[in-house]
Amino acid sequence: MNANQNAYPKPVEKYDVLNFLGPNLVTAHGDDWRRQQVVSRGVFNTDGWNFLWGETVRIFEGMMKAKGYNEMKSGEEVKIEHSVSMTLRVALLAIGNAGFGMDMSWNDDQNMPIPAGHTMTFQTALHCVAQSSILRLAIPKVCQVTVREMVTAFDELEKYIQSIIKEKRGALLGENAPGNDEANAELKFEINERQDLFSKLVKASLSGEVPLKDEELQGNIYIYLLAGHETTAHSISYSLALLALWPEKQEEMYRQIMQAMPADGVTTYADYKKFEYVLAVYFETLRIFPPVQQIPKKLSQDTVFTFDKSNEHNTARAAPPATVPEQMTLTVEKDTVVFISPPAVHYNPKYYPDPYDFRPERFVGKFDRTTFIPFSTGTRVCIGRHFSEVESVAFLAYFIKHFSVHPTPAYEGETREEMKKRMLQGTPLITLTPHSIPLTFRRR
Ligand code: HEM
Repeated sequence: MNANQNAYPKPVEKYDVLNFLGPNLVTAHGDDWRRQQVVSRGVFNTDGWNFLWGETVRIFEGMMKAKGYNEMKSGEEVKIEHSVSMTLRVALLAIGNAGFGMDMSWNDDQNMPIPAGHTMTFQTALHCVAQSSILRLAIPKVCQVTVREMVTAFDELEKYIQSIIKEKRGALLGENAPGNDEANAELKFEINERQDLFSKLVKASLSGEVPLKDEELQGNIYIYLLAGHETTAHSISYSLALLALWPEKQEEMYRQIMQAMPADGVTTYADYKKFEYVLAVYFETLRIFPPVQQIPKKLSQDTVFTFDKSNEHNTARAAPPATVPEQMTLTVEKDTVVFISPPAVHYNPKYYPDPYDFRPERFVGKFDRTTFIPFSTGTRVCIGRHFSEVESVAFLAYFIKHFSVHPTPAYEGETREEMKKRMLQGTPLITLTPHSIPLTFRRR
């Protein structure tokens, strides 16, 4: 599949439901997709990574000033019931600030003033929409907001997005602040300098060559929230769970973080590559828990699949039948929808020996990228891949620098094997969702 992308197009009709705030990169195909892709590629760039890194560190620092964390002395502990409650907040703030260009911090709460013309703050709307998008996609009982709140949140977010587009575009075109050229120039400068995805999307769409329609701007900024928020939050949570269950890997990670971290603890995206082991931990997490478990593709022609006998000894399965032929073939008709299965590749011992073991070292130095596919592969590969990597590496590096992470036993005497079984459970909803990861953080 890596070699021949045209033979396996994306069945975009399966994603129609994601169009409700406007057409976007996930749902588009053909020339529409190419146009949106050109704009999007310009948006995900190094200036943005710098900004995202800084924002993620700022979010972590905000958390450290928050109740529960602010006065912790070395050796003191804080327990959380489910690490996702923390990591979802991190991911929401990261996409809110580095994605939407807001200025939200850990301590912002529901008491913030609601702007005129709205019935919810931007943060509440973003939070409800992020939480309830799955419900909106017709999978029941997974959000904690009422249906009325959810509908309001979607309307509100749409209103906010529309007014932000108007404001950013107005500033770029010099339409704001009529009669006040100085203020106008300042606003224009500020928007031009902003490195959040939304500002860059508006700017790129105004550049003329490949304009985006308003509804596409709206659809794309929403899709960043939906595609990038939960996937990353769940993955950071699984990373913390794995580090808690494999303390020797956590110690190695801590050692390497301290080596990479400048003495004053101040880092920028320029330091990203120094945190190679942190990225390796994140990649190994994505190998074990790929958030998207099945990636649909369509066959553009009748296709013969060949299965190699060397796949027979998957340790997850019962012993293979004694008479497996050297090669088996299967002919599948044109237009059939088939699925790329990241878990099937990631758990194949041919590519990853002892696939159930957590070994970040697999991703230190050179590794085979064709068998590492949490972000898919080919032309429709995830455009937000590096966004997720930068956010996760920055957060995990700072978190593990300040805390050691431990499993919270469910009962006295619970063994490591029992904890593994309990903590690493997940359900593949739209993305793989951890059941419950209770953790204890000890201040270093
Ligand atoms: C752990 C984090 C993430 C994982 C595992 C992930 C995984 C994926 C996968 C499997 C696809 C489908 C590709 C295909 O159809 O072949 C995809 C597409 C996409 N992702 Fe991600 N993603 C992540 C984070 C993000 C982030 C942070 C953003 C945006 C800020 C994002 C935006 C997108 C978009 C726009 C597409 C559609 C690309 C296209 O069809 O051209 N993703 N992602």
